[in-house]
Formats: sequence, structure tokens, C-alpha cells
Amino acid sequence: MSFIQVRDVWQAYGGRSIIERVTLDVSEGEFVSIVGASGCGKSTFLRLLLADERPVRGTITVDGGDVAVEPGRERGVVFQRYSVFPHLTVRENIVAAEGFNTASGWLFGAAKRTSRERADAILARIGLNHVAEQYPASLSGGMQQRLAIGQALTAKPRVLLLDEPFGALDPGTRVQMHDFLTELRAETKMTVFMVSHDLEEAFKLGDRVLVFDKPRWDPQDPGLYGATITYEFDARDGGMPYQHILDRYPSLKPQAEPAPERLLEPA
Ligand SMILES: Nc1ncnc2c1ncn2[C@@H]1O[C@H](COP(=O)(O)OP(=O)(O)OP(=O)(O)O)[C@@H](O)[C@H]1O
Repeated sequence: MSFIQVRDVWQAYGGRSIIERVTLDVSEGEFVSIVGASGCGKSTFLRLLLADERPVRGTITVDGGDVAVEPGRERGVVFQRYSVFPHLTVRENIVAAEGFNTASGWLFGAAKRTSRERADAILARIGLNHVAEQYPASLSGGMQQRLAIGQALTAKPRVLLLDEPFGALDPGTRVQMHDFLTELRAETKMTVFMVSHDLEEAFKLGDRVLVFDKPRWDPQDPGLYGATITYEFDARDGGMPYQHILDRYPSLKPQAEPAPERLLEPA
């Protein structure tokens, strides 16, 4: 049995189909990038992996267990989007992330001091050491994003869910965060799912790139059908050059808004 098993998963909100027929096997330690048009259900899929919500149909197991029974951190699944605690300072957030690995969730005495030192080293690595005493709300969007990634990575989860983690970062910081993620991944063997709108990034970091799209479309009833995995690419060793993919699959070209003609595509 594969480490993560997704079997015929469907999700719908208020009678609107979002995801349908998603079946997937992921081995431990794999990095899975997910791309697809805006609003096609990529974040919804991550929430289902976290067991933050239940699918209307189908099952998801992590290491043989039902994520819905022991959701989130108990199964070692961490979602970067929800990881930062607003009432803790930047440094305390990193220290707290280390505590997730202890039985009680708390660190005391010498363990806490060394954890604080390690936190400062991590903050230096992600360029946030100068704001260690501040609260997340006082940081810029890009800094908050960096903190969320740093914090989620510090927890060294078995499964890390990243939802457009590098979106608000300038190109230099983005590369720095890619390196940080790659190094920690090599150290921990963690399994990663990353939603990204940047194909180059998806191929650079991922072992596999999954494309979510709606293979069926009813113009009279846009909510009738959901998105599913329509393509999968092997991205190891650089994979297929992403420019080539853009030529073959123009629907993957970045779009600020879904293009109107997209709605008229045949089923
Ligand atoms: N809890 C919810 N209740 C109702 N509708 C929802 C809920 N969550 C998501 N949706 C809808 O489901 C659809 C898919 O949303 P989702 O955020 O998963 O897409 P996405 O592919 O991640 O989009 P983006 O790339 O723009 O972030 C959207 O139309 C969204 O409005």
C-alpha cells in the first residue's frame, strides 16, 4: 500500500461539484507539485489531505490510516497556510513548531533554550532574525509567508502541504526559500504537496507535477462537473522542459483571471 492513497475522491459545495474522481498514490518522500487554473479546486484538495473537511465521496489514507479520524498534526500533516499563531512572536512561532514533535507539545528548561538558539538560526536563514520579537500581524505579506514556511518546515512534518507558498516573494528571496525547502527535505524525507501557479517552480522543486482541470464542461450548468487530475508529468532530473509543456498544453499558461473563451471549451 502506498504511503498516501487517494481513492475516487469527490468534493462539492452546495450542489456545485469542485473535485471529482481523484485517485492518486504517493510514496513517502515524494514532492508532488499541483498546477491548474484558478478556482479549479487545488486548495480544496489540500484541505481534504489535511482532513480539514471530508470528501462527499471517496477515501484518503496516510500511512494506512484514515486522515479524517486523526487529522492534521496527529498524523504529521502540516498545512503552511494555517500554521502561524498570531498571539506568538516570530521567534516563539518557530520554537512552538519544534514543540509539535514532543509528546506534550511543550519544551522546558535547557531544551527550550537550545530550541530558541535553533529558532534564531532558522530565522537568520529565512531573513527574519531582525523581527524575532515582533508579532506576525506587524510583518509584510512576504515576511508572513516566509514565517509560515519556516514554521511549517521547522515542525519537520511527515507530510507538508504548501499552498502557493512563494507567491508574494521577490525573485531573490524565492530562490533562498527554495534552497531552504530543498535542504530540509533532504534532511527529513518529508512528503510534500505544493500548489503553485509558477510552472517553472513546480518542475524545479517537484518529482511529479499534477495538472488539475475540468475534462467535462456544461456551459448551461458550470457547477455540474468538477476538476480532476488530467495530466501527470515526471519532473525528476528537471523533467520535461516546462516551456515545451506550455506549447503542448496552452491551458496551463498563467492567467490572472480565467479567460472567457475557456468557458466555451468543448467537453
Ligand atoms: N468552503 C467552501 N464553501 C463553498 N465554496 C467553496 C469553499 N471552498 C472553496 N470553494 C469554492 O470552490 C472552488 C475551488 O476553490 P479552491 O480554492 O480550491 O480553488 P484553487 O484551484 O485553489 O484556486 P486558486 O488557484 O485561485 O487559489 C472555488 O469556486 C471556491 O469558491
